[in-house]
Amino acid sequence: MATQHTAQAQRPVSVQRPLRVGLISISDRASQGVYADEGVPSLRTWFEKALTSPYEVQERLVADERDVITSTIIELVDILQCDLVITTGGTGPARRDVTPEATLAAATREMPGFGEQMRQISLKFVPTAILSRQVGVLRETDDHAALVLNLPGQPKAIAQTLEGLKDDHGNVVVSGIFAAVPYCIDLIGGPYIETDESVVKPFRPKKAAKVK
Ligand SMILES: Nc1ncnc2c1ncn2[C@@H]1O[C@H](COP(=O)(O)OP(=O)(O)OP(=O)(O)O)[C@@H](O)[C@H]1O
Ligand SMILES: Nc1nc2c(c(=O)[nH]1)N[C@H]1C(S)=C(S)[C@@H](COP(=O)(O)O)O[C@H]1N2
Repeated sequence: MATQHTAQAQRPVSVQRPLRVGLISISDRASQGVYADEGVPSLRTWFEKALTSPYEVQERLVADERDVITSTIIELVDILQCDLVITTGGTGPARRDVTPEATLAAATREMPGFGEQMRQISLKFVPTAILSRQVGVLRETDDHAALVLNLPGQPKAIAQTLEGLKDDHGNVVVSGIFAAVPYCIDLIGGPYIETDESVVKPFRPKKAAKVK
């Protein structure tokens, strides 16, 4: 039988289930109860605002301990089968900031564009943006893959880096990294993500977008 070469046929085949998201707040003081964690709540609020397709969330709060961070990422990806894991905190130059190293220890491949773009976005907000060593990676097992992204610890950096910056007329000044996340998840075999485009508009090549 002849293969049908339609635009639809070229779209990566998405699994039909909710996206599984892992949120990890990495903070010595929040994990010890010195202050209330704002990392996971800020991430959760952002996802509630941005995603219109179904998703499930796993949340963790851990100290800045390299082995604990690595094993938490591995648990979320290998056991709980998260498609996307986002960390917040521990990306700076202080001795106890070890999130990038811990993330690389769980990685199978690096996605350098995410760290580069986040620092570009953050430079629009703070001159200290370049102090963040944040990375983006893939963790791939035999039958599953996840995108893992580090965000800075300042709770307001979460919306800034995911969403980017718009001017007073709503025009995009700098694209948030989340614009590239849905297509990345398509390509690694996860579910098709849809968003509220007034928050962040995903970019997919035409052949990869679902016809609405
Ligand atoms: N989970 C959090 N909840 C609330 N505020 C946070 C959190 N993580 C970081 N912050 C704030 O952002 C700042 C920079 O974050 P960073 O990850 O460098 O934390 P830190 O100074 O190493 O301290 P800690 O690990 O104890 O949070 C912190 O000093 C704190 O004001
Ligand atoms: N968008 C954004 N990026 C930011 C910041 C911020 O406030 N907003 N803080 C910077 C600072 S001061 C530091 S030290 C680094 C690392 O922060 P972290 O250790 O909290 O991850 O992120 C940088 N990136």
